[in-house]
Amino acid sequence: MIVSALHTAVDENENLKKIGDKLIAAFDSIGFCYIINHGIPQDLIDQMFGVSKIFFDLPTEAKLKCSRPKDIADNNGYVEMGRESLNPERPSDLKEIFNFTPNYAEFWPTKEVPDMKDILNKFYDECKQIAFRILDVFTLGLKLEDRNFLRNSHKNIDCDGNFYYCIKPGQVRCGEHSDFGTLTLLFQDGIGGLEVCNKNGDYIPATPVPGAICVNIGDLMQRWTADKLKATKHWVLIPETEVLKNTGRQSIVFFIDTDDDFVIKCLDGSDKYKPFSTFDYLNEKIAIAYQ
Ligand SMILES: O=C(O)CCC(=O)C(=O)O
Ligand SMILES: [Fe+2]
Repeated sequence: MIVSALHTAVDENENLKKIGDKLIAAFDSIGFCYIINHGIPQDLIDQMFGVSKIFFDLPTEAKLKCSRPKDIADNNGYVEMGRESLNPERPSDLKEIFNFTPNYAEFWPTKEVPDMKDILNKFYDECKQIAFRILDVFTLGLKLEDRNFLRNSHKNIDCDGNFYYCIKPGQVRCGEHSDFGTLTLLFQDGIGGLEVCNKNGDYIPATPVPGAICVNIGDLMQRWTADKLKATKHWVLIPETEVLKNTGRQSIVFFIDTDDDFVIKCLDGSDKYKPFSTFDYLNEKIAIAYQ
């Protein structure tokens, strides 16, 4: 489903409500949708893909200088091929990643890619705005009384940029998983390979839509909404055609989570899931992916 996110109606509230209903309809069925008119300049998205490619094309030693620390709770920096496995039952994912959160990421390739930090920070700010707008329409779609409840639980919104550039065929690029947080914003290039599990258990391609952000629900939001919204499983396969198979794929993924100390309790007042802390949940999932 394609949803237009920017306001076009005179009555902003009425318009937000309509968008909210559409988003909730998408997220309580397949758990994924595409958002257009999101307001992030295409030029900035192109610059993100540009610096990402320059970084991943650097020699390995240069990238390793920016490595993610061993501490599981510190999710910033470069992750080399073979270090993460989103489905731990498979061999490791065929991808490299650069994770970052502004003010936390310490290692930047300042000499090799001088404008990377600046572009990532600008992009982060844009993503944060659209993420808050989505949370606002969720508030209406979920009929929550406190209009600021979702915003206030994401005070230090923590979006990790996740970059892939894979060139070796053989394994899957990213094993079957559902995302861990509340919302994910995904920007993918034209190569394709992302597939989403439907209700019958079949994986169907989420074909890239130029200029659109692919948005999906993560585990925290599924538990928070007592399973109303779905954190759908997905994976990234290597395309079958000979040319695309040997072409690297880039994507940029922003994972939006509630604040570390925020306790997730079912919004409908049920006890479908016992209250749990965001920090504990995320660390447990990350530890499994990096074991
Ligand atoms: O690269 C993609 O298309 C999806 C990546 C993904 O699912 C993830 O990093 O959680
Ligand atoms: Fe994912």
